[in-house]
Amino acid sequence: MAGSSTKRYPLYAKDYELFEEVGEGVSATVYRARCIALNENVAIKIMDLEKCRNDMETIRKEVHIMSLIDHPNLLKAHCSFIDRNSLWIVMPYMSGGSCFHLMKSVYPEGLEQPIIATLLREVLKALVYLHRQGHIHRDVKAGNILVHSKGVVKLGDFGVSACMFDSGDRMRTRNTFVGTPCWMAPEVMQQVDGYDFKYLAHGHAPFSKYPPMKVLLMTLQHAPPRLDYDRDKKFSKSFRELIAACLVKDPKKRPTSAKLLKHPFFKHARSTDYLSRKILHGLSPLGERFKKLKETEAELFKGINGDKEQLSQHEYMRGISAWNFDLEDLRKEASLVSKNPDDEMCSSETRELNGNQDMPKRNPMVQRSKTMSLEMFKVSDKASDTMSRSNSLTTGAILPSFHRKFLPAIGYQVGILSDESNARRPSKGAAETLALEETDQVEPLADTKQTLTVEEPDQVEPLADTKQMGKAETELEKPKNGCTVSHVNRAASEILPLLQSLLVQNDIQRDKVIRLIRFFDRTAETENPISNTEGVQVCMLFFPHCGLMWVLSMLNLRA
Ligand SMILES: Nc1ncnc2c1ncn2[C@@H]1O[C@H](COP(=O)(O)OP(=O)(O)OP(=O)(O)O)[C@@H](O)[C@H]1O
Repeated sequence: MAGSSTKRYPLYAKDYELFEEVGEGVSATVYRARCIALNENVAIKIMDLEKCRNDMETIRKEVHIMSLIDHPNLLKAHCSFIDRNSLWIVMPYMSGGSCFHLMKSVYPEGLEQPIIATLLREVLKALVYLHRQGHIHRDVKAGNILVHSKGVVKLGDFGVSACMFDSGDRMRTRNTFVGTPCWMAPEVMQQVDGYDFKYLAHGHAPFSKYPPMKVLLMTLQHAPPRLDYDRDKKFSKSFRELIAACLVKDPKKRPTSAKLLKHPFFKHARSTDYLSRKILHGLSPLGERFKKLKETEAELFKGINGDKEQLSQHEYMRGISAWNFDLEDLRKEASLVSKNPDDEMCSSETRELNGNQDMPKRNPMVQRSKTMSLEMFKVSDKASDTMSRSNSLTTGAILPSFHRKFLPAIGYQVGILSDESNARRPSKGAAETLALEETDQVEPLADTKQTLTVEEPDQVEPLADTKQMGKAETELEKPKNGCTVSHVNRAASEILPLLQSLLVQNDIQRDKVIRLIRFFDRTAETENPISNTEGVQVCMLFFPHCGLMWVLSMLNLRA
């Protein structure tokens, strides 16, 4: 990548002196550093490419965007290069740190209105520019809003941004479920499942106390939050109005970034000097603040050790973007029931699932089904209605198959686990309907439940009495290649929710799930491929949603 200005930044690690750590994300660590040749303070984001969860294309895109953008409120990379297994991205050093860190370490009670207005005006300017260039950021949050000691505000982290005008393969990116769940707009979450603003947290992201999947599922059922608590009285009418406008659920009714900039609330905004005087003056160096924060966090979370749910919550509370799920992968996962798995691969993959030595002894996937609150997976009829309606509004024909297949699979599992009588009475539910609909398309899949149970006898919650289920399903069964619809449905109703919970616990199990998904994926053709028009439609939804992200960040700021 070429240098970002007339200055030429060297492209070798030896030309930089690395100092203390000043930030940490999911995929990278950020250091204060000095460019020796230019005698200039810089920040260097170092990504270990071997450990990095993002694929090369995502990383390449981040670097590419960081090199192309040219706006005072966007964090442009000076240069980037590979050093052994790591990617180094050299960028301006934002000595104030991120707003997230500022709030966590110095302003736990939140920031004053003129400061919020000033910060957000700067972020909006960046978004307006990005949108005009055809980009959508998709992860606007306090952790990605960086402040320089002089009060300059820059939006950073383009790891999950997308281009609004991509086509072909890259179009998929726009349908990728990326970002940080707490800051996501409903329509972004709806691509996968539900979303709900029950209440807004103050001083942390909405729902940050919940496990990520809960955040996703606590969706759609409630009216958008407002600033109408007693404690919010200190905020002006214009601020409340702005919040209300940004939190409208229908993205089409939400103002664009450009329109928001004209909102009367921004009369409260001041100069960036003001920011520097009011919030940065007298602060200890960023590295010190960061170190302290890390120590506090370590203290807070020292008991959680291997618990995946708590770990992911930990990531969550640290405000990092822990999830990068691919909608397309999930859709394919959901459509496995209806496709034609290859017998051989099927059994080998099932063997892998059950017998692979890599499989952790205490399989969290299995444990999870036992310990997870059922409420987490409950999606009320009303909610799923709303979801379907919203989906047809927002994503057109992209999602029906997902909802038809995936949500019912979850519902089926809930029924089985939550109600003993239900477990023995196969409901006239979605799984059956599905079986009826897709009888002639289904190919065999091994009885994974049985083998899972064998592997984890003391941990596995029996998912259902399959004999009973089988009885009622007999009429639906149409043997084909030695297997039946009910086999597949049973396997699917067990595997899909488990896969989903695995995904939620991310990281460690993620690779395994992806392997499974790929296997099923390989055996299935894609249904309803995303058309250009739909892609653009989805993409356009992200445009106003940046406004929402922005307001959520703002709520976090003031909390
Ligand atoms: N140029 C910079 N100057 C000072 N601090 C920075 C700079 N860039 C990033 N940071 C700090 O490092 C943190 C992590 O950086 P970044 O968000 O780019 O990493 P990431 O792995 O993409 O994280 P995530 O995916 O969680 O957003 C930021 O939240 C911020 O606090």
